[in-house]
Amino acid sequence: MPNFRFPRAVLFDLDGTLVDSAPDFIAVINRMRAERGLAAMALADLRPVVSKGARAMLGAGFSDVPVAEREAWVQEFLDRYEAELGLHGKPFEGVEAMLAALEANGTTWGIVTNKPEYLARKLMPLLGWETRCAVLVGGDTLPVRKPDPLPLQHAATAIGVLAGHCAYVGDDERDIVAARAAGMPAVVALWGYRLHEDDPFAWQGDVLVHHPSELCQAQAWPRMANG
Ligand SMILES: O=C(O)COP(=O)(O)O
Ligand SMILES: [Mg+2]
Repeated sequence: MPNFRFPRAVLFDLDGTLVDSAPDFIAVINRMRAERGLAAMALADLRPVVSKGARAMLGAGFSDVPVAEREAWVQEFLDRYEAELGLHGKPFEGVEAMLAALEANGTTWGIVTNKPEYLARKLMPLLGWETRCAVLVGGDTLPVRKPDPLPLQHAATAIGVLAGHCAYVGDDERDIVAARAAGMPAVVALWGYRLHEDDPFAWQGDVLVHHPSELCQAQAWPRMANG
């Protein structure tokens, strides 16, 4: 009878894994579209690229605008998102119960996102997570971001856990690439955002989960290195 245990620590991606932030982002894109005389875009058309960051979202929202011109809109997009932060987007259904299960089992948890750190930090008190999240690494905390493994390794070091004792949960291929390169067991969050052509079964994650509630069970987590 295998002895299932919760990991000692878990790091999470933010957008598309813990938080359904697409409703905040569609509000921003559609305000920018309206100001430029364009009709509203459907949430379903933005959702697949939300985990790919601001530039990808601007690309989806303004595909006819040259990349160089869109680049000048990145800060405006982030400023407007900051104003919209958490107004529409919420944790995915089941996330709060999953975090509570981790905490009840003594698992430390934190966040490694590619979102700028100041925006991710601002979201924490809005979600009531500011004292519960043990470490937060953003896309600009270090000189490199996911899929580079360094942000994940940096977060594990900050909470005093070896990479092999820490799982990483993410919804995008670069999350799984980063976890594998960091030596962390990788969990694919299938409830998140991805392109229609993406095949998460080909990402070589250790475990694929359809709903956060599955992660309330110790046996759903990858088998961890001893420790
Ligand atoms: O804002 C981004 O670049 C995506 O954020 P994520 O890494 O939390 O999915
Ligand atoms: Mg994501």
